[in-house]
Amino acid sequence: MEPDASQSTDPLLDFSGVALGYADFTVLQDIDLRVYRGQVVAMMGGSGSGKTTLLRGATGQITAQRGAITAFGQNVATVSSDGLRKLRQRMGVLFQQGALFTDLDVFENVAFPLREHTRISESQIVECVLDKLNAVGLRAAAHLKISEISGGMARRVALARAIVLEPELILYDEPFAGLDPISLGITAQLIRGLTDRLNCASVLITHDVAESFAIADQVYMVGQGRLLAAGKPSELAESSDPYIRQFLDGQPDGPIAFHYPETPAFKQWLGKQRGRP
Ligand SMILES: Nc1ncnc2c1ncn2[C@@H]1O[C@H](COP(=O)(O)OP(=O)(O)OP(=O)(O)O)[C@@H](O)[C@H]1O
Repeated sequence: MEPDASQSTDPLLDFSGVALGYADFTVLQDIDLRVYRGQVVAMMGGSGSGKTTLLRGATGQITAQRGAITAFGQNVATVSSDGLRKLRQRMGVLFQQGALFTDLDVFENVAFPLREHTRISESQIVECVLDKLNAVGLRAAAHLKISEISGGMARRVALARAIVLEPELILYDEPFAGLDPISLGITAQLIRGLTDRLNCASVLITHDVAESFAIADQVYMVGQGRLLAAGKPSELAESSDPYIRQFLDGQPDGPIAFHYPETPAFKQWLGKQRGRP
């Protein structure tokens, strides 16, 4: 899709001047980002940089400490609980451990959200589930038990389940983690293909530079408590910023600290452990 055409409409997800964190701890501040229909957007950053925290902000699991997060034009912090439930129905979230129900077969796992949230007929359920299983290449695995499928297949079943209600926005938490190089490429192309086919938007939280740069329209990079870079993959690839270079080139030495920073809470804990007040 042409990036300019996608941006002529309102964003599906919008963070404006957002700070996010837990209690009085701020993980990220001054976050401005926008996700449009038809786009694949990659949120990248080192371990502990706040990527999952961003995702929790988008789903309204945590509220912004400052600024505003809107999904489908509605502020997730002020919408009613019923409104938030409806917003979440328009989002598909694929968690890293896309926990499947082990007592149900592949078909029933994917059918589950349809049975929970719609009143469509049994024959429509069959067609809809087979269509989504087909999209992830597992139509002929519909009858298998969860114990009979591989880890990579289980992820694809979880993906089929996440898209069965045809969400407008799909949020993926580390979709490439632990995959072999072939599955990695297949998963990346699957995400791109589903985004185009469903004309939805996909947001990926990922460390994987090569795969996400290959399919993303827009990349946001977080670190040091803020947004470090935003742009097309080709723009970021040309950056000479030392943080971005260290991340993209996978260098062990550079501005990204390996050690989690010492906080007052840690020092207090350590003092207690060592028998000091
Ligand atoms: N529920 C929580 N309560 C308090 N602090 C939290 C909570 N969840 C995460 N954090 C802190 O927020 C910071 C960002 O964590 P987050 O999980 O968003 O990072 P991430 O970029 O997704 O990391 P990774 O790539 O390692 O999964 C970390 O310092 C973490 O300790």
